[in-house]
Amino acid sequence: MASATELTFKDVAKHSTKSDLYVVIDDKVYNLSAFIDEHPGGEEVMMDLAGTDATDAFEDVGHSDEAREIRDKLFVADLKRMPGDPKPTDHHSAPTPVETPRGSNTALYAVIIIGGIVASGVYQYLQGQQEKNVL
Ligand code: HEM
Repeated sequence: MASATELTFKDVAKHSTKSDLYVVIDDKVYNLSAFIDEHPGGEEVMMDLAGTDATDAFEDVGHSDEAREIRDKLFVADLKRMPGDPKPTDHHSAPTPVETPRGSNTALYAVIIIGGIVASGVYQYLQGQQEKNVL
């Protein structure tokens, strides 16, 4: 049995009605019942997530600091993840940089530079030939 300050996903799932509405955000459990009628985003979005992990939805909206302060006041308990529960989504770490294929870029620049040198060499050679022909 989970202690008073720790709830499992199974416990949270039991609170999925408008007057008893828990969600999980960042591994913390919040009771949204008192706020649902005032939510600027409407009650439907909250009802859809009742009793589940709302972290992605909450973060995707880009809630303000004020929204986060309201959320913190609705804190009920920490989430206790059990084996088999989905892994937490981490919204705090910097996004993974998109890997650029450096190797192929360098090769491309090399081809352009070498191509340019060869072309200018050929041009100068031809100019020389032309001058010879004129003389
Ligand atoms: C602890 C839970 C939540 C709190 C305290 C909260 C609070 C707020 C607040 C204060 C706003 C006004 C804009 C802002 O200050 O960012 C807002 C907007 C909004 N919220 Fe939430 N929210 C919560 C959860 C959610 C969830 C789970 C969703 C699901 C998608 C959601 C969807 C939205 C949307 C769509 C808006 C934009 C409304 C608009 O600008 O028309 N919110 N929320």
